This record gives sequence, structure tokens and C-alpha cells, in this order.
Amino acid sequence: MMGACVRGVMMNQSTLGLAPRPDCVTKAMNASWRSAVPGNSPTCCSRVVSAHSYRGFGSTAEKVKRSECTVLGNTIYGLHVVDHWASRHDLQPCRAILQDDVTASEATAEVIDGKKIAQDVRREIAQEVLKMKETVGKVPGLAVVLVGNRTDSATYVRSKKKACEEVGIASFGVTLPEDASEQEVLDAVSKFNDDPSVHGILVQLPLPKHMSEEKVVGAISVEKDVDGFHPLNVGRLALQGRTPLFVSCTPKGCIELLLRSGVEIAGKHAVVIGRSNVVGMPAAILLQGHNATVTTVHSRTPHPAEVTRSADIVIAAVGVAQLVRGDWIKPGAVVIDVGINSVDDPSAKKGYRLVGDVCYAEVAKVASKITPVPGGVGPMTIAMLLQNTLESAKRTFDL
Ligand SMILES: Nc1nc2c(c(=O)[nH]1)N[C@@H](CN(C=O)c1ccc(C(=O)N[C@@H](CCC(=O)O)C(=O)O)cc1)CN2
Repeated sequence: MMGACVRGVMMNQSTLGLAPRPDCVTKAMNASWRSAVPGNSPTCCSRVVSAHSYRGFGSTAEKVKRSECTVLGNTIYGLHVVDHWASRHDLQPCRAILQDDVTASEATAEVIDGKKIAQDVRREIAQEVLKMKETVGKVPGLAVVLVGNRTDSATYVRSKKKACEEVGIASFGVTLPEDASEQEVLDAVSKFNDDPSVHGILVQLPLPKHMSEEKVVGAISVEKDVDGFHPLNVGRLALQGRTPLFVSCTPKGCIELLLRSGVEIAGKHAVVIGRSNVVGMPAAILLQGHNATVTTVHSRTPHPAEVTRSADIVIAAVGVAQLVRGDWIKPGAVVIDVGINSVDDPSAKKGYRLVGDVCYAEVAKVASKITPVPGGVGPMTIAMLLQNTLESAKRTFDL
């Protein structure tokens, strides 16, 4: 049984990255969420236990008064998004976060097992890498640039390296200190741009505040941009009749989960909740490319529950814990949950647990298929990165 509740939490750095848990209270947000729950116990505080935008991106930390929070690494990501949603008094926080009377055992939805699907993808990649080694005598190479001391970023980079090893992709890495100059990062990128054994380059995000993500990402050769964040790749994705060299890993992973779970996308109404450059926007474009009719729901959308309820497919990528309730979902809809949010849970070993943007306990009783958090979209992000790196090498070797 949970002893405390948390509202409107963005994705975390600490929970994913084993950093010390931040103990951050956003007073305005608490007040608005608390007032949105009639009869909510005053002891049910709304501590923001962690904060960063879903999948760890965001660059508007400046918008959050640092005095409002205690330690949270370098920055607080995406709280502006939370603030917008938090001010929506028409939305009800998920009660399943407060009480355990809504149990997952009543769930009828089929679980889309992202961990297993990611393993399948990795197995396929390993076979292709082996074949490449046999035919051209070379393997794909992935270079990762890590800047700063963020524990979560270091954990992701380690996972990427390990994943490369497992499938036979060569990995290269540069780690620069927090106070490295932007030029040093650009130099590291440039070195990998010129290295023929490197087919994919990524700079782990977020970068320290004194650097321009736009400049650094834009410096990666578009042919090696396996994260798919380069403006040319994003632009090509958005333009009809143009094909990006790479599609960013998380939205690509969402589509792969749908396809591999036998979900028909064409002709369906898809609602994407969230409009970020890294997930919401590309996910919407990809769904449209698969001939879905797509609606984007965001913090300023009137009646988001009603709009979402008309969807056959829902991708929730908003970074607000359990925002999407059971009554937002049409019976039989397929739900992909991109969010990773940390909430207080004294019964858990670590004192917190991860939840998505979807109230799983409620939605799993209405949807036909649903991704869990953790173990849904997350593992696909790295699998898609490996796939992009393999594609890049195949392009290089004309395979
Ligand atoms: N250059 C990039 N930076 C960042 C990216 C990215 O794609 N490219 N994404 C995120 C971090 N990330 C990969 O880098 C990432 C995040 C989460 C997961 C994941 O598998 N999560 C698990 C939960 C893990 C846990 O239990 O703590 C899950 O959802 O099941 C993988 C990769 C930010 N930066």
C-alpha cells in the first residue's frame, strides 16, 4: 500500500540512473493537483520525487526556480510541461496511485512485452552483424559522447555499450567532464565523423547547460546520426516523399511494438499525447506515415480525455505520472506508454517505483493491449539504436 502520493511527476533522472533521489516540491503544482481531488486527504502530499521530461530530454530547466527544489543533479527537465497539465483543474489525478484497491489482476489487456520484443530485435541484429562480418569482414561501429557526471546518463551509456557488445557492434566512447567546453564536444564529434569505422554517433542528452544541444547535435554527420535528432533527419521525416536516414529511437520503438504485436495501424485513429520534438511529434508523423489518422493532444487541448477516448491507438508521451485514466480510453484501444515517472512508494525497496503516463491499473481493464512501465517502450529505445547503427553500416557497405 502506498503511503504517499505524487502528482504530475516528470520522468526522472534519479530512478533510472541510480542517482540520489531528489526531494523536490513544486508548491504551485501540488496545490492545483490536490484541489483537483475532492476529499483528498491533506496527508496525501504531492511531493515531486523526481523530475525530468520523458525519456530524459528537455532544455527548459531555467523556467523552474531552483530554490523550489533540492538536489536534482544539474537540471530539472520539463517541469514547464507538468505545470501546464497541473493547472488543468478539469483533470483528475489517478486514484490508483493512492490506493491499491484497483489491482492489476483485474486487467484484461494483453501486455505488450517490450523487453521480450527488444530481445527479439537484438537477436536479429546479432545475426545480421555476424553475416556482415563474414561477407565484408567488418562490423558496425557506434560512438557515444558522454559529457558530465549525471548518473542516469552514465547508466544509459553503459547499457548502450553492453548492448553493442552483445550483438557484435563495436563501440567507441569519449567521456568529457562537466566543465568541458562546447568546442571539446564538437571536436570529439568531428573526430568520429571522420572515422570510417564509426557508422553511428550519438551525444548522450541532456548536455550541461552551458552547451547548445542544437549546435552539438547539428554537428553530427547526418549519415551517422543514429539518434535521428539531426534537423535534416527530422525535416526529412516530416516531408512527404522524403525519407530520413534515421528515425529517432523511442518513437521508432513505439511503432515497432505496435507492428510486432500485430496491431493494424492503417485506417485507425491514433492519438498522441504530447508534442515534444523527440517523441510526440515524430511519433505522430510516423503513425501518419502508416496511414493512421492522427490527433495530437497536448496541455492546451480542450477535453483531452474525450479526444483520447475516440482513439484506437494511444501513444502517451507527456511526462506526467498516470495522467491517462481508464475513462480516457475506448474499450479495446491499444495503449503505448512512453512515460517514466518516479513516485513515492515506501513499500518498495528503493522507496519509490516507476510508473508511466498511463494509470496502468485502470487502463489495463479497458484497453486490448498495453505496454507496461518499466519493460515497455524503454528497452526498445536501445534496440532501435542498434538497428539504426546496423542500417548505417549496411548503407556504407552497400548491403
Ligand atoms: N542521445 C540520447 N540521449 C537520451 C536518449 C536517447 O535516445 N538518445 N534517451 C533517454 C535515455 N535513454 C537512452 O539514452 C533511455 C531511457 C530509458 C531506457 C529504459 O530502458 N528504461 C527502462 C527503465 C529502466 C529502469 O528500470 O530504471 C524501461 O522503461 O523499462 C533506455 C534508454 C535520454 N537521453
